Amino acid sequence: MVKRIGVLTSGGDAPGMNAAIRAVTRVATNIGIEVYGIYDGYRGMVEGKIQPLTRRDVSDILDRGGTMLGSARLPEFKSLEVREKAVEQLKKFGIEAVVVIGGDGSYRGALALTEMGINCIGLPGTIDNDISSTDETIGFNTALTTIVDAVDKLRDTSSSHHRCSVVEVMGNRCGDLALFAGISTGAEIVITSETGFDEGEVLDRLREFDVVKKKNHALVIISEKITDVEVFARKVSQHTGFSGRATILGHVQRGGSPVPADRILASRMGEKAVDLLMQGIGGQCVGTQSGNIVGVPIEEALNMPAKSRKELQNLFDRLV
Ligand SMILES: Nc1ncnc2c1ncn2[C@@H]1O[C@H](COP(=O)(O)OP(=O)(O)OP(=O)(O)O)[C@@H](O)[C@H]1O
Ligand SMILES: O=P(O)(O)OC[C@H]1O[C@](O)(CO)[C@@H](O)[C@@H]1O
Ligand SMILES: [Mg+2]
Repeated sequence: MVKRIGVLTSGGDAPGMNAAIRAVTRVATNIGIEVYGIYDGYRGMVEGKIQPLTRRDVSDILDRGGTMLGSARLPEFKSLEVREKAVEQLKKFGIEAVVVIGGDGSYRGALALTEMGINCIGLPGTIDNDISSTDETIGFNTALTTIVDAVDKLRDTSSSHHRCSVVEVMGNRCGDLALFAGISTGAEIVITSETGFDEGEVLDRLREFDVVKKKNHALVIISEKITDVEVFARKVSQHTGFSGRATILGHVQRGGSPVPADRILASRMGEKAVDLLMQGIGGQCVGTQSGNIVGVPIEEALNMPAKSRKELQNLFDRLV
């Protein structure tokens, strides 16, 4: 049986990563497995930034945002030569298996390492909710809460000034943060890569909200990487009765204390990762499906089509 495992966080940090590190460390050490923390993601693995983690080391982190292990993006990890250096380091430290907490990119690294003989289990730590093999990713609910809090405040000032707030949210290419926030805040318009963006049509709809529906304000929530929201807000001012203002929420969406749902999700997933490794399983990622914790082959997870959001999009449209 495996005697020593590593744990790392990789890609963009996400609230709840610390809760996952704690769960992996506590569940493993409680059954006599040694746990080593690998600092700064795959970069730290290659550089040997590795230290033992005791149960005391993970005290008082459950409620903290960010990741105590640090995170990084190391594009060079795609190269076999670089990964070979990482495997050498793991062997030097006697680490036989690793829990990788990160997004889809981190999963690819975990799969590549498993193929090189180091069993890895992926945990979905990303605010983007862009991993199809799980209903929710660790950090998504906290980021959503942060967005809703900010948009509720923007609504107050927008109503007072007959303004249209154009709010850009993260999500990489996934529209979940925008759509879920749109439903939660009663936004007028949500724009994601799934809905597409027809600027003329959005301006027409805003005019209708102003002239026909006599709305005091309008909220437009738009996913990042779709358009320049500053430019678009100026067009709102020029072509509609609303005065347009852009707000890019940016990295505040990644910070903050994880909401209880993320702490629970991370704890359940951390436990499952240790259980899978103890069974000698690697190359899988942990997810929730209809509320149940499951292990799914990483390759399968990465090839699953994106979740359809048609039903939620229709709901949003019917609520406006
Ligand atoms: N094809 C790959 N092979 C090996 N390693 C990879 C591969 N793709 C990504 N990685 C590693 O995973 C790291 C994190 O990937 P990426 O930057 O895509 O973030 P992520 O894990 O998807 O998280 P997030 O999207 O939430 O920021 C990369 O910097 C790289 O070190
Ligand atoms: O922090 P960085 O490297 O600017 O990355 C930003 C990206 O990371 C995420 O926050 C998480 O994947 C995305 O939503 C965003 O596109
Ligand atoms: Mg990603």
